[in-house]
Amino acid sequence: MEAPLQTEMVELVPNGKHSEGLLPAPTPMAGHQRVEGPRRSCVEGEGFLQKSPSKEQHFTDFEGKTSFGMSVFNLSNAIMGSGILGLAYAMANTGIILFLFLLTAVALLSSYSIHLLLKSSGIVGIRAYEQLGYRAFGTPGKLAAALAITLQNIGAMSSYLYIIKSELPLVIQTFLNLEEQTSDWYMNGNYLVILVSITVILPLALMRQLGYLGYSSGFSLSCMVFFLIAVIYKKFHVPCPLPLNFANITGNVSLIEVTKEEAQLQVETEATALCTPSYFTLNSQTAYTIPIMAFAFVCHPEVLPIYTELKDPSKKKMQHISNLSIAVMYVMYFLAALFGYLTFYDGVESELLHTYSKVDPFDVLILCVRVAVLTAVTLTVPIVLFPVRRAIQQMLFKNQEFNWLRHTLIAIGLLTCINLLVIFAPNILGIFGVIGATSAPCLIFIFPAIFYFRIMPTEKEPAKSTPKILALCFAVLGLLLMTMSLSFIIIDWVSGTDRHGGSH
Ligand SMILES: NC(=O)C[C@H](N)C(=O)O
Repeated sequence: MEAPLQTEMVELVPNGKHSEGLLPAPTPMAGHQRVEGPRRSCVEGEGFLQKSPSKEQHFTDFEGKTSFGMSVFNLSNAIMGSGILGLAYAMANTGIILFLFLLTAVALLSSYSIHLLLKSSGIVGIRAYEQLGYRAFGTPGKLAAALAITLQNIGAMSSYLYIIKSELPLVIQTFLNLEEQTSDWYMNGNYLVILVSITVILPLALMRQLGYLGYSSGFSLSCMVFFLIAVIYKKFHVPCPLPLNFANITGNVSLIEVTKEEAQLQVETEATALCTPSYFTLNSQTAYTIPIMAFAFVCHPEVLPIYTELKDPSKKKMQHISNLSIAVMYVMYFLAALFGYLTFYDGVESELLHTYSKVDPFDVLILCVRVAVLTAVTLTVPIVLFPVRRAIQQMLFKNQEFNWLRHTLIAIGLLTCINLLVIFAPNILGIFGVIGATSAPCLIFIFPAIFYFRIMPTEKEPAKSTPKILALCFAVLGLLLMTMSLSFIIIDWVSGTDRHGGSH
């Protein structure tokens, strides 16, 4: 078994399970640096673990500089992504009450899982998800965590770039007031994705620290707030049923031989039925709700990198940041889902923005909303890319000093792969439904729980102590959810009723 990263171990508390050979006596470090970020040696863990008597001892050559507010922006931006566009659809398949219940549960569980991650990292003095995996299960643990982070975040980034590919040409078409799409290059989604990747995403992705992205994250969030306001506004301005649906109803009724009054009554009853909210629904699509919500709340790969860069870090402060971000996103998610649902009811599609196109594809407000969502997801890509680069560095170049060339090449390599995926294999994005159903439960439920169980020393918390039993139940819950989502997706595929598509 390889030696753990000495650089990140300062106070090693054996967990009493597998420490032999894995946890050599801590030695003060020289030479080895963390793979990511500026030069930092053992001091990071020191400051992190102990209440240091002086600030100098807290962090010497690397001191987190990101403020509380900027960290909230970054974490909220990591949470918020394409997931929000699928929530109205989820509500249409659960009803308002069941949706609220599930959303609350996923938000609370998400926060609890961050608590487990922070507690585990506090024990070992490591603020890297992969290194927690390593400490808990050696190399397989580290690889499993790095793989889940890579798959989850590449899936998320592909879904963001896919939104750019499909929505940006429409935005340009509307701006140019063109009735139909032309064959010009600026109407071609593929070229536009490459252009946005090079001009906006790459420069931001090259930032050495996440903290620098605080401003772009703040801007991205304000775009999403605008999206939310527009969704609420539209609820009161889009007729229900939509003229198209209304024509269908009247068409159906006129086929049947009835008197004029009866026909009128029937049309009205059907229209009312189409436009009445449901509070509790169960159907074949309900099974997708948890994976959609789990995907929407994933931010776990970003939590520890954000913690690393936090000014005057403490577990409590980071938990506050996480709780605040989750709470704000919870409210935004609920409102977006509720008003999106109350606008189209059962007619809402798995991607909310598409549904608005049915009303009027050239509506100015919807055009602005598109631009806002495009901006928001574009600015989220660099945040989500950060942990993937870190995972790759941890897997392939561990113990090596920061190197600009490597840093840049990994970012370019990742962006190129995602661009190629989105351009040449958009259908493959359906595969990310499966990945989302596997990696999201792993990152939120299973890994934090089992890592915690292994890392927390038995002298501190025996295996039968309440926190450990809770953690185990949490892992079992994650396993159940994973099995459930996977089996429903497979059943859907086999029976050919996959309405969900996309990657959220
Ligand atoms: N960061 C992620 O993995 C996904 C994000 N929570 C989203 O909703 O798009």
